[in-house]
Amino acid sequence: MSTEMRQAEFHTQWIKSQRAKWALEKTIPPLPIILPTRSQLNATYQGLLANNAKALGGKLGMRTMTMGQSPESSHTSVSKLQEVHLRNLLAPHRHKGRYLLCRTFLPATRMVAINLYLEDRMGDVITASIYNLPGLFQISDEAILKAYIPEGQIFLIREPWAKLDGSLTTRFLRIDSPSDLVFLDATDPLLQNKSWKTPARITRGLSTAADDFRIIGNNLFQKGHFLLAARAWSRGLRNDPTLHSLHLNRAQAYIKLRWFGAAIADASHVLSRMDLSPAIREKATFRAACAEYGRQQYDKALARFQSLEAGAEKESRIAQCKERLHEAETGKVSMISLLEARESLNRDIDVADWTSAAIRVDSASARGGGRRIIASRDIQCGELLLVSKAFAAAFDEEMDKDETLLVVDFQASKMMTATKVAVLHKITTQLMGNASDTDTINALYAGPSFPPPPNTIPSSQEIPSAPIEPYFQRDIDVCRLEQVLSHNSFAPDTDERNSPLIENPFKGPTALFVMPSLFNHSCIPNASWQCYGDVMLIRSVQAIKCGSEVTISYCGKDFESRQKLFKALLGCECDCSKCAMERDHVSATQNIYNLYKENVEKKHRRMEMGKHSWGSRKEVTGYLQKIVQAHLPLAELPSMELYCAHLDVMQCLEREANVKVDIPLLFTAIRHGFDALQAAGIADIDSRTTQLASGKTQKKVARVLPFSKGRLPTEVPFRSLVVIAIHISASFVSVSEQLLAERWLRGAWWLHEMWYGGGLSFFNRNMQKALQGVPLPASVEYVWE
Ligand SMILES: C[S@@+](CC[C@H](N)C(=O)[O-])C[C@H]1O[C@@H](n2cnc3c(N)ncnc32)[C@H](O)[C@@H]1O
Repeated sequence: MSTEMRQAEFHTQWIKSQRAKWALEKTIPPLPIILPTRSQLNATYQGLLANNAKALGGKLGMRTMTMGQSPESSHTSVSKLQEVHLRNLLAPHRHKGRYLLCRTFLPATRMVAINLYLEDRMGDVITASIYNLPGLFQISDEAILKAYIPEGQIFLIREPWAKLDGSLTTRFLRIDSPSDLVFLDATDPLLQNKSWKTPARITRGLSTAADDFRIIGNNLFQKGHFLLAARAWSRGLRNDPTLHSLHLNRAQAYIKLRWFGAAIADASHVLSRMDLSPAIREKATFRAACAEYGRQQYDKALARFQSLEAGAEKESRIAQCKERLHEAETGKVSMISLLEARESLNRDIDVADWTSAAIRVDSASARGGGRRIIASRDIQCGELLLVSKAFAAAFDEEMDKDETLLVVDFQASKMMTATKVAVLHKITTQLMGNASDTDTINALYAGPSFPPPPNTIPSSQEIPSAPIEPYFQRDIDVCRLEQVLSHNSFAPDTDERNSPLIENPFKGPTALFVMPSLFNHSCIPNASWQCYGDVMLIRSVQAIKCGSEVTISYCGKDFESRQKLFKALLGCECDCSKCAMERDHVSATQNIYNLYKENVEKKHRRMEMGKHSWGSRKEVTGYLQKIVQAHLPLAELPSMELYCAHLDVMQCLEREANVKVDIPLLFTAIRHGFDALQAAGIADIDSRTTQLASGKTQKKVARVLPFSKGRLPTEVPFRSLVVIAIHISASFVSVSEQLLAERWLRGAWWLHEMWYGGGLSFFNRNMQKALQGVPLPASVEYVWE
């Protein structure tokens, strides 16, 4: 059992006990709150600091985070709320219609949530845990935490939720939604005539000069703390609204935060002034152009870049805009550029969104949110249907290396990938600066406990009518966001989702896309998706008739991961024909899957011992026989398990044949390649292994694919299908069957072109590893019939 598995086991038990405590808390009647004393909180604070420093050697170590406990958010505006003091709170209870005024009297600390130590106007104290505060995800720098939440910072907490902790002894406030925590300045009108029992003991020592804030902001920006930098510059602007440079600096921070509309508002505000120096005008135009580019308004960005004074950057930016405009118009993306970006570990891919005119959103009477994607004309196999950049995405390498973040899904009682929390955090940050995006995200399906979403998706990244400060303009509903993520997020793995061999189910990227979220699921879909960084491409895998639904697969191909998906996501049985057939043959399906799983474990063990995963000839053929036998009742269905078993035999025999120069054995290997392709669902395979024609006819026959151009199998790892065709071609080269070698090379090309696109150059680049040292027929034209 791996460390992660052991942790998972531990956490399953832990979740159970936590669930029991949450359930118990719900049965406790709300009673007047027992508040801690200042010295108790001081001791808690000191203890936490010491604990952090000692147990973790200065590093953050392991943290556990939960999702799916129905987090709470306030939906009532402050003007409609009335003040409540700590001493009047009940616990456990959410105080609807109330707000609490408080301020910090100790520095904030972080466990998973940010812990605040608060005193209210009566001088009473309590701790509060706040989740999803933008800019503070996995923050370990105390100075930054202090800059974000200085001692003495005044807050208004909307509809405070007093809870009991896990031991049911300590009372604290829990704030799930960051828009429920309102940052107030001492000058805020709400604080007029409001006295505090204890004097404000901390003076922040900050100058009020706008220029000082400029310098503070610059430092924070340089360290990558864009939100804090924007806050510093905002404070400077409050002191001197005429400082254009602060607006432009803030626009740059907003661009980094992907708050493009807000950045344009700042730049436009500057550009609207009559008294601008040419340098400031130039800078403002540049900022506005970059922000237009960020929100994919490439024509507007182009016009702005073109209006700049000549310069090297001007030309390169113009060229970029033109490239994006071409992509946005035609959907023609450079597959090689996408692959190179992926290989360079660039996750933030620069490519224009594009939706083919061949698809459109349609309403559906069933299936969750009630929308679906349909073909608006006949679609051919291998057509690119969609290019879509993620609304938000998080990858493992972005996570803090010094901290193991274990995330448990409270609802499903299982571990989940930590990047899911990171994405939730990114979404809240994005919504903070792009209030209009809330409508976009709210239009995604959020499960049966929320009203059905509208039929259309409102566009995002609107430009505010005036510059905005970096605080929430609209409420965040974290509960809804969690549900949206649960029902719509993808794991943007490099190739298509294929999880049976994934070793660590708690790692892996998470992304939320908008348009791809409208595709419904099928276990035998007619379209497939692939990701390059944070960009998803969707292609058809078969001809689709006008008016038919276009579906993708949400999950891995194996039985178990599909069953998990249905339970967790669809909430019902999948209605595809594959599932129907499997339901009719439950024991055969389970039997095959058990054999497969056992074999995967054996493969892992062999690999750990530095051997070939497939094992000896006896082992592979023995396993194949068992799978063939088990698969008989399901013979009509494509089978990943049967495919993999044939592939293993092929690899094993091919290797042996090449070492021994054993031609008959090589032919047997080739036949297993044919069988593998057939098991995957490729039809009408020409399984001859000797020359078919000679002379003039040869050239013509060699152009004909060695199988029929039907549906591309989505039930197996597709890349390996292409590799099989390449290996069959190479085997025919080694036995001098030129014509067959050409046909199978074309077979590999066709499969690759339909699935990945990008032509021959992309085939060579994308399959580079598989092609290394493999003898393929030369001078073959990249055409097929
Ligand atoms: C990503 S959304 C798909 C689009 C959704 N229909 C909408 O209108 O937003 C996923 C949800 O659609 C529904 N769904 C998708 N495919 C389904 C299927 N094959 N069977 C049943 N429900 C499905 C489930 O409710 C699932 O949680």
